[in-house]
Amino acid sequence: MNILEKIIADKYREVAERKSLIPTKLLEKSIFYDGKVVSMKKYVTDPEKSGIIAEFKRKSPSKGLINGSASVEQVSIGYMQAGASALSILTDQEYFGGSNEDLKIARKFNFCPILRKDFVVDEYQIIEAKSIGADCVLLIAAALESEKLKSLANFAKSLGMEVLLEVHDGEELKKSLNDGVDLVGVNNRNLKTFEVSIDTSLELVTAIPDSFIKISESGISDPRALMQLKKAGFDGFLIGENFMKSSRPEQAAYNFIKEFKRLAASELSEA
Ligand SMILES: O=C(O)c1ccccc1NCC(=O)[C@H](O)[C@H](O)COP(=O)(O)O
Repeated sequence: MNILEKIIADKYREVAERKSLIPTKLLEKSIFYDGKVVSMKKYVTDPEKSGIIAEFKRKSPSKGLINGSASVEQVSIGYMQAGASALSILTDQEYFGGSNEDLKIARKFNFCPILRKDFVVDEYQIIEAKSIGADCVLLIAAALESEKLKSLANFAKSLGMEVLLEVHDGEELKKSLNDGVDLVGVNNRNLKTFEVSIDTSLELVTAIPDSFIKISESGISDPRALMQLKKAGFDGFLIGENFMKSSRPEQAAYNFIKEFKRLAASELSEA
């Protein structure tokens, strides 16, 4: 069993348990449930913004502990002040050290799109995502049959939420694209082997139809790589570890975005 298969098997168990503890009727009573959804599509493509979706991630299966002391309130506010377009908050506890509480805190302190970063296998998790204040959910092609992925995407749409489809290769892209998807993320990390290369994004970008917002995910640690991805056609960039490994993730995001803006301005003046 590879790590993704293990996470998914555990997730089915976790969701069954949560369902028995907290019925959807209760989730629907949350103060966040009827809140207005903030569009990830709109914020990521706003030319005034960086396109960066900054992630709050305490640990990961590939890296172990990344940051055990960061405050979600301080980091999420700092990310947005640094010029991020949106937030990604990991809510998986077991493998990433996140929680629904983390997302609720980020929601309380920020008006921006928030991606619930988790392993969605059931409609229940989409209702739950809405009840904690998320605007967008992730659907991973490698973890879901295409019919199921389509039905989950349509369910998210029916709640007014946006959907980020994550793929790692052309085959996953072909089998999983559907009308319920808003944004397509190419994960530079192979979730089965943990190998990371931005070439994955560069090779796949032209296969994504232009009607979808294009996001490059994982392993982005250099503003020059971001420039390269932007030139290749990506609108958004999901960055976690490179910020979170710092003792001041928000400061790391600030420095990164400042350098990215400097590079972009100098390219413009040379053109
Ligand atoms: O990050 C992992 O080790 C991982 C392992 C198994 C499934 C998913 C995993 N990561 C989730 C992500 O996709 C990343 O958190 C996200 O794209 C940001 O990546 P990075 O900038 O490299 O932290």
